[in-house]
Amino acid sequence: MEKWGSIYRKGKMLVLNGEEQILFPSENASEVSKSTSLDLNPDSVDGFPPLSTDYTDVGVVPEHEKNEFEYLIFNLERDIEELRLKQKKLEKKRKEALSKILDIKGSIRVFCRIRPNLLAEKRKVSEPITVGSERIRVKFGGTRKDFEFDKVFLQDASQESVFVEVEPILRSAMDGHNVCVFAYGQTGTGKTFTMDGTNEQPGIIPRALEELFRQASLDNSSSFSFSMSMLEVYMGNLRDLLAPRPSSRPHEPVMKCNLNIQTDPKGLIEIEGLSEVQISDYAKAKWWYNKGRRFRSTSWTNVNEASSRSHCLTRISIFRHGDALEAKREISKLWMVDLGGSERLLKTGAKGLTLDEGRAINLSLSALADVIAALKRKRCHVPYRNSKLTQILKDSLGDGSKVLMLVHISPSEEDVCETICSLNFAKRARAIESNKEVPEELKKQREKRVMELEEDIKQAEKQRQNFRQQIHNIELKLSESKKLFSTTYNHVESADIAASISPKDDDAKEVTDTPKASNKSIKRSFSNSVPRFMNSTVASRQRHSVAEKEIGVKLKSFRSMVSTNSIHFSYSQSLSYSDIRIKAILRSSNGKSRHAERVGVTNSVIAERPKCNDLESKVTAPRSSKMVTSSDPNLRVTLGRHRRRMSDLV
Ligand SMILES: Nc1ncnc2c1ncn2[C@@H]1O[C@H](COP(=O)(O)OP(=O)(O)OP(=O)(O)O)[C@@H](O)[C@H]1O
Repeated sequence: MEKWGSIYRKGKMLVLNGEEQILFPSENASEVSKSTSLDLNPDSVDGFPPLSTDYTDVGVVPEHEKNEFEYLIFNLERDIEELRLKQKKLEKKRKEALSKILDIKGSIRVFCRIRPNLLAEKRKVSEPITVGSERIRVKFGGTRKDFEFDKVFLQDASQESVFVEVEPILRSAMDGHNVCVFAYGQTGTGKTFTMDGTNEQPGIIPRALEELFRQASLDNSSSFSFSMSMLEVYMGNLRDLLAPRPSSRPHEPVMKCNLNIQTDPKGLIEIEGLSEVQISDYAKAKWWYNKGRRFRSTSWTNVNEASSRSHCLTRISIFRHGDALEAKREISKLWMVDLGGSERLLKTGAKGLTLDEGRAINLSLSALADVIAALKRKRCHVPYRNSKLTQILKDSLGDGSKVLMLVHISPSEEDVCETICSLNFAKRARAIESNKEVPEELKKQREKRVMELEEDIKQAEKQRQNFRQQIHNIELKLSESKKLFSTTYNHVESADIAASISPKDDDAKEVTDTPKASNKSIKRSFSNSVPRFMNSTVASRQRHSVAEKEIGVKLKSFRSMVSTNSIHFSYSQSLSYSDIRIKAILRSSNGKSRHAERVGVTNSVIAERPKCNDLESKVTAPRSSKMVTSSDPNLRVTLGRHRRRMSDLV
């Protein structure tokens, strides 16, 4: 079977033009899907049916005019579409699995992080806290109190290990859920360290920004864009941390406190006048984030040298653009909040303004605790309006949202009262009494289910990756085919015309003198009424047979090159078309020249030509009569000249 201009299936490979191969989309899919409880097998009925193109049956694509190419291009485009649909199904399954995990784990999750001992604390031996992986026991005044968490990070926990636990909730934000990540705790327990971190040990926010862009780059079923806003809630007012500053005082904070919190008819919250910057990549995001951070309100207290005196909120708006079929724009919000430190005002030594700041922080923290508790108990009334903080977060704390609270505590004996306060806050948010434990059996079942779902997610992602690669391969093939299509038609036809009218190359002209004008004029020009001097002479016939011999030799070597696969017959290595005469004789070979048939030419030159087999007729590029009237102005000019010449002769 000749392969040029053909497409057929060989095992799981798609063979194009004899040598090009595309991985068939079901490749590896069954291996991937076997172990998963999600039905991911692309050949299954419930999962994904095989591609609709049955290349086995196609065999050699019917050869008529451009259809070979058009058929191929059509099939490639359709296959890309099908793979995209399959990707979407997988994406949906992945989302569902993640959502189930978050449901099992709870839409409000609470972690606890214990700060390492500071230098001054290292001398003191007595520590009131004993820790398990999900449990903390605090000894206080002869009593013991136990608290349970979704996860406890010990003093030596790295920033990375904390972020690993935060990552799934970011994924959830990319999937369209509104998400809040809070750092809560007593002043000086490491909230800012966890959220911001340092240059050497970046915290959740810089890592999250990086991760969002990473995940967006991996997802080719939809495209993402992000914007960022930063504000702080200071003494009950909102301050825009990214507000443009006058060039004369670029480092001074701008007090833009007149920001209004608006609720639209759909219940979505918008903050009027808040700066929102587009962030196109991680570097830009980091730049804006550092800029906003600089303008936070901090001051010295007895407890912390640079104590945050406000709640600092970083909002990333995530815009998800579907493909052309599903062009809607989904928006979700990711809030990352470094809460002001809860504090015993006496202990911090706060006076005047600092005292007021501390009071304001405590009030709004208490309002936040009330809201979370009401949500947890599914109360009809949720007291969002009690503070600016909860008003802003209203649409990101309710139904469908995910909340992650990282409660920070100090390991020190001196802070034990604050530690218990913070842990009580966490308990309230988590709404699980430590003494009313979940039965061990149920716990195990949940863990097992979570593990299964995590495996499903992993498999779905693996398979999506596989599809992504296949789409990429087919897209390359498609673009090659399109180029080949356009190169072939433009090149062949223009070369054809050029060859046929070239006054210098008599031999070539004689062979390829297939008129491009209308049938009428052609018939006239080749009728018996042509002047005698147009008939071939003995000399011209001799010249012609020499030329044919030459072309025959070239054709033979061309055939052998094709059959030995030494030619990569792609648009970039189109050897055959580089020789106009070879192309021409192939085209008009076997006495089946379509032009000849079409125009009814009884040209003796054509009749004398050596016969070519099917291969040659396939190698012949598909043509279109349209090409004669090329849109290329140069061609039109030469064609016009050619017509004039012919008419002159008649
Ligand atoms: N896990 C940690 N590892 C190393 N150092 C830490 C850690 N947590 C906190 N610190 C250090 O403890 C000090 C206080 O931390 P940080 O400023 O983050 O506390 P905070 O809770 O944000 O305080 P405030 O509420 O007053 O702003 C900082 O010097 C910080 O570097």
